[in-house]
Amino acid sequence: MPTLGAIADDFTGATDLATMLVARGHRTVVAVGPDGVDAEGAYGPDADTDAVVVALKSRTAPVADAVGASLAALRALRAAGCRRFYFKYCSTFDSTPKGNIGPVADAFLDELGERRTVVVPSFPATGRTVYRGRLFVHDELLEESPMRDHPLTPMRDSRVPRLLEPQTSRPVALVGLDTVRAGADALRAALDDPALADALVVVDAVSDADLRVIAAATENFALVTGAAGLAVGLSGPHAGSARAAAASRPGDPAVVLSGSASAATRAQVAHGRAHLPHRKLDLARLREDFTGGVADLTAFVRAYWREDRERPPLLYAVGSAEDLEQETPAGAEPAAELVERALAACAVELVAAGARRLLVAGGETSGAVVTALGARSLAVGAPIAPGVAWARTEVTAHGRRETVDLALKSGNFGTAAIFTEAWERLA
Ligand SMILES: Nc1ncnc2c1ncn2[C@@H]1O[C@H](COP(=O)(O)OP(=O)(O)O)[C@@H](O)[C@H]1O
Ligand SMILES: O=C(O)[C@@H](O)C(=O)COP(=O)(O)O
Repeated sequence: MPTLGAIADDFTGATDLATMLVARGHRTVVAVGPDGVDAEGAYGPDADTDAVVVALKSRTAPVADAVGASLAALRALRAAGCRRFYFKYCSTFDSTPKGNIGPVADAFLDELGERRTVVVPSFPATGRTVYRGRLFVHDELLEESPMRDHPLTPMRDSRVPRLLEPQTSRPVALVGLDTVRAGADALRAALDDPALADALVVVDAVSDADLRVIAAATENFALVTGAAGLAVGLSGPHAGSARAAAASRPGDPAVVLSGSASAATRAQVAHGRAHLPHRKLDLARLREDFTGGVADLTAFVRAYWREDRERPPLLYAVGSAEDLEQETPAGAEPAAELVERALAACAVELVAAGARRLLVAGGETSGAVVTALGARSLAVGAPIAPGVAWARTEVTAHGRRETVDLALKSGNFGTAAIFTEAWERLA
């Protein structure tokens, strides 16, 4: 029976946290939405699941929708037996001044009858650290990083308490690195200060050792919040044996679907273009004849599979920053929706045609693909990179159930060679 329940505000964020939990010895399932929790009635006392992470698409949803979906997920996790909870948001604290991180944290505390929790976006393995409340992305302050120009959640301030204050009715406090470095007892005492009794407490952390101290000091908290980094301090009962087995075999048809526009993914697409058969999505063609445009793309992939199973074809939306459509032509479907719909349709057609290994790049894109494939849950397996892992997944394509291996890659994660190297981890 699972005891740890997590709620993630996007799909790649859910597999990011699940990857970390598996590495720490939790057999982990990602549930697609609240309805995916225990969808098969499989979490009985003998079930081989230690942790469940619910994947939501709530990061940029209206506040009331995000709170509603998050509470539904929390209730489903409680009903499935979970007793401790982890609210996972982005390591770059992606949110607008209206939310949704503060409102969801507040709602969870109220629902659980708890008074305070910690706020820990730090994830040193991917270069995210928090010092004196300022969030860094590698060597840059958040506000000077590429996140400054994110289309949906432009991050123009690096001070986590100041980002959080407009999102919550609770006091926001900061506990600095000196206290964390003084150890778990000192941090526990600081968190027990009556002045912080009802607060959302941002805690500095610049290393995994700091995160382990925070995890130890909060082991009795019913709720913690943060990016995936904090899970480095949460040990599960199955160290070394928590990974789900792969569903596919080497040589099974494979494909990369990239809808992400982020800088890291553009470097991965450039590497993929040098080493893999590739096709860029033609937005004009898709707008003119969506079905025909998708058929062109899938025919390209299938023709390639007939010749060569070594190198998975790459279908991608953005090769360079100039590819991003700035203005939607009058009366046309916006590019973002069109790309998500097209890659999701390609995924369905390609699974029906035999694809058993799919690597998807981009959070929104991953949400669209997983939803179109009708997946209810993902059993997390071999890691690929910090925050990215393979997951065995039952999907439906044209009415037929198939089991595939799926990797959902956050736009910002992974090395330049991830599209060519990820497959070795599945073997
Ligand atoms: N050429 C394009 N013009 C405009 N938007 C695009 C284009 N290509 C992709 N997109 C959209 O950009 C968004 C990228 O977001 P996402 O998939 O979450 O990736 P990331 O993880 O990098 O943020 C998606 O909604 C995708 O459909
Ligand atoms: O915490 C993180 O950085 C990631 O897990 C994450 O949430 C990334 O979001 P996308 O870049 O939108 O995939």
